[in-house]
Amino acid sequence: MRVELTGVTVRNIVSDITLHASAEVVGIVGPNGSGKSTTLRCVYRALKPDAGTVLFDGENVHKRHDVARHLAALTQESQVEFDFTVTEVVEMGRLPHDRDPARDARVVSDALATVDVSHLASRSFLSLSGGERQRVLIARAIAQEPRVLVLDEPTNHLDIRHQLDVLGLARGLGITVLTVLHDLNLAASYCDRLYVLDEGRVVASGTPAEVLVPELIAKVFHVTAHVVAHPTTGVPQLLFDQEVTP
Ligand SMILES: Nc1ncnc2c1ncn2[C@@H]1O[C@H](COP(=O)(O)OP(=O)(O)OP(=O)(O)O)[C@@H](O)[C@H]1O
Repeated sequence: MRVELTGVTVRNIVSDITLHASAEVVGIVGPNGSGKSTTLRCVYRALKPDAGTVLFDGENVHKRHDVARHLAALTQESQVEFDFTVTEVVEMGRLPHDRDPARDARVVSDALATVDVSHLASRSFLSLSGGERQRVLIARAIAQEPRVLVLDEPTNHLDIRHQLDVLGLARGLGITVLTVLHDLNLAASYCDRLYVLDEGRVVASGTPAEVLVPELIAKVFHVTAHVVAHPTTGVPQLLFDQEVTP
């Protein structure tokens, strides 16, 4: 499914955001407060832009009735407030679909296994660690079998192995993934294309190799970076000097 934002503006928080993603992993990176989450909120309809449009396959996201079935979001607001079991939380991912108990059970069980939380299936969600909760919420998103997956810092709380697992998994789904990432090296490794936000505007976009260059990193993040090729994959990776540039 193609996601297209054109001229999206929300108060004085983000201005004229134009970006698109289609069956690829697209990363949104930028400093704290640059408008990344606000941009994603317009995609998963938690916010309606003051100006501009968000289209799913060419249709306004606020006018489509099937968005809940097609879009899964793991967001800063993704919370489970009541004491559900892990299985119950993941089963919620099936709610937008017509009920099919046998298939639903299989999809839920597969989703639990995929993010390595099958052993927690009967545990109370609220008793889990931060990383375990994050993986269960990712399982819920996968169980929804979405065509668009929106992720706001999906690697939050995850140890390195699970960070790599989750991003590899998102990539392997072959659907449109729009993800905010703070770790620029993970963004370079797992995203097909990146948009860089600064002060509410898109200041660069392109492949990681095109975007993650020392000049841009210095301008946007105020740090000095050196680009090296990953020894086995050749993907650009950044090494940072300890001093912060003015
Ligand atoms: N409802 C709101 N009312 C007022 N200001 C807001 C609101 N929502 C966000 N902001 C402000 O807009 C700016 C952008 O916020 P946003 O959460 O989109 O940034 P972000 O790039 O995701 O940041 P971070 O990397 O810190 O998560 C911030 O300065 C934030 O304080």
